[in-house]
Amino acid sequence: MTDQKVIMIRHAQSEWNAKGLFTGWADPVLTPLGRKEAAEAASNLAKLGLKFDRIYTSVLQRATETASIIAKSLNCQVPLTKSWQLNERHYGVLQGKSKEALAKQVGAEQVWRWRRGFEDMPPPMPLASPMHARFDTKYDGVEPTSLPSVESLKHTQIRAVNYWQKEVLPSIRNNSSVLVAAHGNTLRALIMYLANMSVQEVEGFEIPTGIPIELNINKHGRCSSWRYI
Ligand SMILES: O=C(O)[C@H](O)COP(=O)(O)O
Repeated sequence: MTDQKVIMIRHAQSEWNAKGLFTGWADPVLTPLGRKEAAEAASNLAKLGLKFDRIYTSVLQRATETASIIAKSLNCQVPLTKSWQLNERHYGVLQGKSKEALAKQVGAEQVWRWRRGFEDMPPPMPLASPMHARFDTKYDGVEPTSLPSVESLKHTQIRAVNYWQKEVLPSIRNNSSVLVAAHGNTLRALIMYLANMSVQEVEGFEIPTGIPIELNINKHGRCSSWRYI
C-alpha cells in the first residue's frame, strides 16, 4: 500500500490569539487577519489542486470558520464533521488570562511548563464556574463526565488519537481526501503520536496559525513524513 496524504491546519488567528489570552475551550472568532490567513491557506491548497471530500473540525468557531473559508474557497460541497474531541486542549483556570501577565505573576518557567510540558496541568476550572463546558449547549449531546475541567497534552492526545482512529483514519483508508482543521495543541498531540515524536521533541514543537501541513500516512497508519504548505 502506498502512503496516503492528509492535510491538517491549525485555525487562523483568533481574537484571543491577537490579545495573548489563554483560550482552550473558550470560543472567540477569527480576527480580520485570521480570515486573510485562512484565505491564503486555501489559495496555497488550490495551487496543489487539492479539494476535500471529508472535513473534520472541532466545535469551536475559530476552527470551524477556518474550515468553512477553505471549503468555500475550494468549492468543496461537504458539510463539516464537528467533534469536541478535536477541541483545543482544555486550559482549566487559565482560560481568559493573559499569558504575559501570568508569566509576571508566577514566572515564565511555570507558564512554560503549563503550556508545553507533556504531563503538566494548570489548576482545573471549578465545576460550578459558569464558563464550564457542562453549562454550554454546544456539549448537550456529550456525556457530562467526559467533559474535562482541565487537560494535559497527554490527556488531549488520548481523546484526539481515539477520534483519529475511529473516524479520520477509516476515511483516509476509504480514499477520501481529508482535511483536519483543529488547534495548536490538538495537532501537536496528534502529530506526536503519528510521527512518533519523543516527549522532548513535542515540548519544543510549535505549530503556527493558518499554515496547512501535509502528512503522508503509511500502511501502519503512522506518518512517514510531513511538511508545511
Ligand atoms: O488555547 C490557547 O491559548 C492557544 O490556542 C494555544 O495556546 P498555547 O500556545 O499556550 O499552547
